[in-house]
Amino acid sequence: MEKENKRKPKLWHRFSAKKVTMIFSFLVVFILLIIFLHKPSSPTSKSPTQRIVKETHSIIHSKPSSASPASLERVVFNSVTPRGSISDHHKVVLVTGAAGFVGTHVSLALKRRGDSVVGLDNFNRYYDPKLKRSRQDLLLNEGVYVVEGDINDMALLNRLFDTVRFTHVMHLAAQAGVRYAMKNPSSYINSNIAGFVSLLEVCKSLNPKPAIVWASSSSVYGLNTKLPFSEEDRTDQPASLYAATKKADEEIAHSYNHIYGLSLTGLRFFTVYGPWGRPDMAYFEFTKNILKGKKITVFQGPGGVSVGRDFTYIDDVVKGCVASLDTAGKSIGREGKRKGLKAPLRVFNIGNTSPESVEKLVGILERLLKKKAMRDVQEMPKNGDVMFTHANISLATRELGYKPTTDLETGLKKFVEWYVDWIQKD
Ligand SMILES: O=C(O)[C@H]1O[C@H](OP(=O)(O)OP(=O)(O)OC[C@H]2O[C@@H](n3ccc(=O)[nH]c3=O)[C@H](O)[C@@H]2O)[C@H](O)[C@@H](O)[C@@H]1O
Repeated sequence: MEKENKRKPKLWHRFSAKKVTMIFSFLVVFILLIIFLHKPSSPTSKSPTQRIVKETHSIIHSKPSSASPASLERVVFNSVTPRGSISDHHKVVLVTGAAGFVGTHVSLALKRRGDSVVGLDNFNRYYDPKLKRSRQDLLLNEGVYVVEGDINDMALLNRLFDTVRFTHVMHLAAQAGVRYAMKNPSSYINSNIAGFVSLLEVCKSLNPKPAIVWASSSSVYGLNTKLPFSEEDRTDQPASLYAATKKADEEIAHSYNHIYGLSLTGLRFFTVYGPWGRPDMAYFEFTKNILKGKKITVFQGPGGVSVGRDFTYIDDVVKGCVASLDTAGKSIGREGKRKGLKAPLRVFNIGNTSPESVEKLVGILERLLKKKAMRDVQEMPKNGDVMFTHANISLATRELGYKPTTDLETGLKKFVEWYVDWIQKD
């Protein structure tokens, strides 16, 4: 008995020692595994995706905020946090005018391909803000948050850039519309000139500085009669204050590139149209009025000459915007300039290079809406309009791979489908 009693603890001891060793070994292996998996790998062993994830997380750095949990910083941080794996070309983009027509489409395209996007928009009342709010909802559903604020609010801009290290700015916030400039000239100076300068002032002080792509306009060609319009053509005869502000922006861009080494790309858009478009534009207003059986005013040149536009479909314009961001290069700053480097300074025509008359536009709408328009044909008032626009897009094709593919009939069909659906829901 005593013998047995003596043996038992020995056996137990042998058994438990074995068990303890096993558990200990298991723990050591487990801990080593965890350490291995969390160990920052050497730059050479890191996969491109791992590296980008890490870099993206380090450029998106939230600052401690004294505000409530639903603070600006928190929503902005959520908006830029990538959902899944991210590519080597991942961009962190601030889109100004994001609740606008082009801004919404560009924000969606960037987000859908995996970039981090934050919007900024002042939701002004130039046209029904309800449409802008609907676009904002659309963006939010896709994970893009639109901050409500003005580009002239430098404190807000600084706060945004303090929260997120944006690699690019897609600057689309502007006072649009050619004819409205006679009614409210100061809004053009405020948004298009002062607003642009405040954005550039903030960008020039950042380190690193983002590359900026911004919306110029075909209207800078003004009274130029050489067709099709090429980037080389003269742009010193603006026909409206709107055009003059866009032309001024091109000169301002030159000076910020020259002094501060900012990468700046201006896009001369040609009468952009499509779903979620601007209600102040002719194709939108015509559709609305034809459906309501109201008169539409169709402008003509002297002697009954047709007015024409190089109407450009939104999806083509978005491709031009995204390609411009992808090829924008880097802002090099004054330091880079001292080293003899050059930051890109570019201007591109983003048109369809297939102009159509306003009369043809009305004809297509009549067919699509299955309703005759009540035309009130009037001589084009001398309030900023030009007779004809036509883009030469060779430069954009060469440098950006830009190739528009949507003709007016196809594009208007898509617009009308969207419009009919949208007014029913409204
Ligand atoms: O491409 C551009 O640079 C510009 O395109 C448009 O300006 P616009 O071409 O004047 O576009 P709409 O206002 O839609 O006018 C299109 C055409 O319809 C004509 N129109 C306009 C309004 C109207 O009641 N009747 C009419 O015949 C205009 O004369 C013009 O030829 C945008 O409104 C500008 O913001 C943009 O910068």
